[in-house]
Amino acid sequence: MTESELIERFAALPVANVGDAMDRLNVVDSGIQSVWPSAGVRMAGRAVPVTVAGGDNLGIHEVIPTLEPGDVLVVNGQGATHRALIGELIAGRSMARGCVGFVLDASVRDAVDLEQMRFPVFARGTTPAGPYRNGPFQAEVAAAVGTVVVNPGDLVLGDDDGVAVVPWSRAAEVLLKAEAKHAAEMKQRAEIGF
Ligand SMILES: O=C([O-])CC(=O)C(=O)O
Ligand SMILES: [Mg+2]
Repeated sequence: MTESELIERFAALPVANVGDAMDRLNVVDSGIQSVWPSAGVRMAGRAVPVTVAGGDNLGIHEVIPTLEPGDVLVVNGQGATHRALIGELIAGRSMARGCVGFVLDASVRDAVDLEQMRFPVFARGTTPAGPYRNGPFQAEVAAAVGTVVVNPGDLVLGDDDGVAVVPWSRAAEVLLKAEAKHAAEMKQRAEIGF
């Protein structure tokens, strides 16, 4: 199985079933949700973690030029929601590099633009208050979001329920378990009659 086949198969599954396949662990805190108010978000890609000071996005600006197609930017913003770390401009720059979404333990802004761009962003909140850009930050090492440790290259999945993280070394095993769980649930649905 190629990496893109594996990611495509994960993207076809509810994130709930992927969480189930990891003993219901490695699911990000429910306070981090899609910032689009309407349904239909789906994100699957490889993590680029960065840890920043609360309310400060210098690290994000430094990491964006290194993003590659299929990457998901994962930001430990210390859970601080008083300032937005990204908005439509940073999202647009990242999209242009092939980045497929953001997960932030922090706030964001320009939510309607993000929805119109159909760019998946999962965050703890929204605020019009912009960020500072002083640092410090830490990149190229693991970062924690919503109590889950995310290593560079881990698989990050998001849908309307929220976000789960699959350690890359376990991806093939978790995929098979999650597909089996999904198939079992589809069978149960048919038995129930919907
Ligand atoms: O001003 C910023 O740094 C964040 C922002 O709104 C954007 O990226 O659009
Ligand atoms: Mg903006």
